[in-house]
Amino acid sequence: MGWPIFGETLNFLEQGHEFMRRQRARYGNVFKSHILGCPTIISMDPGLNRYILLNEAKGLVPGYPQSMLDILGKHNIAAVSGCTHKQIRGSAMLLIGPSTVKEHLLSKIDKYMRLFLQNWDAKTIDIQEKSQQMAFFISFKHILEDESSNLMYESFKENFDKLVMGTISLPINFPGTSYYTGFQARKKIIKLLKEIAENRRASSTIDQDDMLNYLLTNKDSSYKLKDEEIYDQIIMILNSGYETVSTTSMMAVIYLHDHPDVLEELRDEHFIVRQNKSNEEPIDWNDYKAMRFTRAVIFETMRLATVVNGLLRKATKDMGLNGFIIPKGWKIYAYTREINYDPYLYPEPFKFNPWRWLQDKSLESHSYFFLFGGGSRLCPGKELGIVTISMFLHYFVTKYKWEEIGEGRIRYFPRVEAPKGLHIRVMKYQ
Ligand code: HEM
Repeated sequence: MGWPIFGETLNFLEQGHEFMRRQRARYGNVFKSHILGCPTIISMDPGLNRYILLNEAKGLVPGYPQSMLDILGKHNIAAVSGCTHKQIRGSAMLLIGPSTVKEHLLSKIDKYMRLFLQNWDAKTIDIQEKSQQMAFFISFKHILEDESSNLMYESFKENFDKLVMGTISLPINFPGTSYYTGFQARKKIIKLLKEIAENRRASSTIDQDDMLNYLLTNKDSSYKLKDEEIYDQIIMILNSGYETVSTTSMMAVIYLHDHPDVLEELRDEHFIVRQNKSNEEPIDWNDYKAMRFTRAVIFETMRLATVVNGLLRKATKDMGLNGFIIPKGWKIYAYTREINYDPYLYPEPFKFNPWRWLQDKSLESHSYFFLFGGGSRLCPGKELGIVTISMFLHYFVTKYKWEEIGEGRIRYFPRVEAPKGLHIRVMKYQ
């Protein structure tokens, strides 16, 4: 369990996956540690991880850090369980689920993705920064489509960046700490949302077709939310699709650059989709469904880069797992990363090979497919995320070619990022 208070946190953060592998070699697939301030059971056992994700009802609720829960709000989906979770998740499914993506969101993503990717020709950009801006811009347009004056947008973005930093900080509420700054940013975002909601109600401009209005009017919804639940739901939408979508987009650009054969096949797929369309014509649902290779590229990127390392749970009572008793209150880290490199599931696991997803259709549905979690917490934004990244790739590869400038090093733990950014030179694709 390491040192008093600090436990093994330093080894965990510094050595990352190596720390996990070393502990597994010593103690087996399931072992205990003390990380990030909590006694924690770490499971690298795929069967047990599946059991953990599928059995929230037995007392295995989400166990995300206190700073994250405080800053994302007490009505945030990760902070609630049981009936309240069903209510918040039901509302989320109506906002971001596959049928809403098909009926409403795809056309907006198309419109704003084109706008976002305009005028990149002959520029050197940091693709990490750009993909983060892209993920935020698209979510923002879903939530507040017509409110997006530059000032309003900048203010949201600035506060949202601080909020995100706060969610991954130690919960020390003192001016100057990331937690304090993140919490203040949350307050500012709520204040802005309140003002907009009040203005819309007062001027009865409640007919705008965006998520805030949908929530304010409870249109056709059996999941009616109170105002403070609405604000937390909006913060959830901004936050949940941010890092996952932006990191996958950035990593896809890197892998495509390093694998010209994959890029060529991807481009072919997108030019076929555009074949009978004018430049202005948007992508529709059938076009998206035809992007089978693109979907494979996205899954292969998520697998190889392991955008999500694992999922945190907490035992709400003493419980038996694999012959051990897990004391009430302990965290459980279902470390799902290793399954991505299992040679039985993915032959030559360290090779970037999107074709594997087309050759073996069952890869998307096997029992240990955890890229989007599992059980009652399976990602409700899965299709939205894939559509967003597909549209980004569509306009990026059909409009541009690019080359990397310098060596942007990627760090894979505790999150996938390029600490100094990742610079590319973008040119028009003729
Ligand atoms: C494409 C990239 C994405 C990946 C890899 C991803 C991955 C995941 C994973 C692994 C979980 C499970 C968390 C857990 O069990 O503790 C999850 C949950 C969730 N995701 Fe995603 N996600 C993605 C995109 C999105 C988007 C775009 C949204 C919405 C805007 C979203 C909204 C959510 C929500 C609300 C939950 C919590 C569900 C619940 O607790 O019931 N995700 N996601």
